[in-house]
Amino acid sequence: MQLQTFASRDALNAELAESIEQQLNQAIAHKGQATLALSGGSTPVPLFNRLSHTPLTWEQVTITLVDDRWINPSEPDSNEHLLRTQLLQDHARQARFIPLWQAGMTAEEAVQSCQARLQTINGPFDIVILGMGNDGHTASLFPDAAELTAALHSRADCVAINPTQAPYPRMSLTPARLLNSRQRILHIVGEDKLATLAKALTRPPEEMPIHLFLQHPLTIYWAP
Ligand SMILES: O=C(O)[C@H](O)[C@@H](O)[C@H](O)[C@H](O)COP(=O)(O)O
Repeated sequence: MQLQTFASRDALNAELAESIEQQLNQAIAHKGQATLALSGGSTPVPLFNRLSHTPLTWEQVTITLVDDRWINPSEPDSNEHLLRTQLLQDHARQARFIPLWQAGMTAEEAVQSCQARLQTINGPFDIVILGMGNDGHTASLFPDAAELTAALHSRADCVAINPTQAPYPRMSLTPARLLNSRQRILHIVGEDKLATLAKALTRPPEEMPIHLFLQHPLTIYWAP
């Protein structure tokens, strides 16, 4: 685990956007394509804006989400909506996007087709960017969800999750799929998240799911 701290969120986002650009370019040079799995929430919005303006052969980049709220992507709370409006614009509109959400089905009913879509991504993700809530959740692996224990041990790519303390049913990538990646980044801001991180080091994944990712190589980007 490597903690990189920045004096400001702007400095963090500039550095992280540059690092992502470099790694996507390296992956494209090496294998002709690159894959990126992104979180929703509020933290990554300025990063998405920066990336959208980054010149890159985006048509060779496949993007998906580490989780989504099970609501129509026309809704502002949808992570797909966030990605479409904040990232998949300008240069980055050329990227191939694989959504988790599917119309006309519950998250439980959509697990198989979501799994099939995710299986079209061959091999490990080049980059996974995780967020974290102050309850220790990451992606939609919520400590209070009845499905958490099964999700932590699942070999599938995605699972339906019903948090009791957070809104909306969710579709989340599993730890197995998220750990099948070349680089994992935890992007967090604010003193409270740093305190949550310190606490998570001492708690099992069933209590604070982010703990699982702290046991594997992870680069943490933090700014006040
Ligand atoms: O759908 C979501 O809510 C996310 O993917 C989730 O895992 C998020 O990363 C954290 O909740 C942090 O959210 P903030 O960045 O808003 O603090």
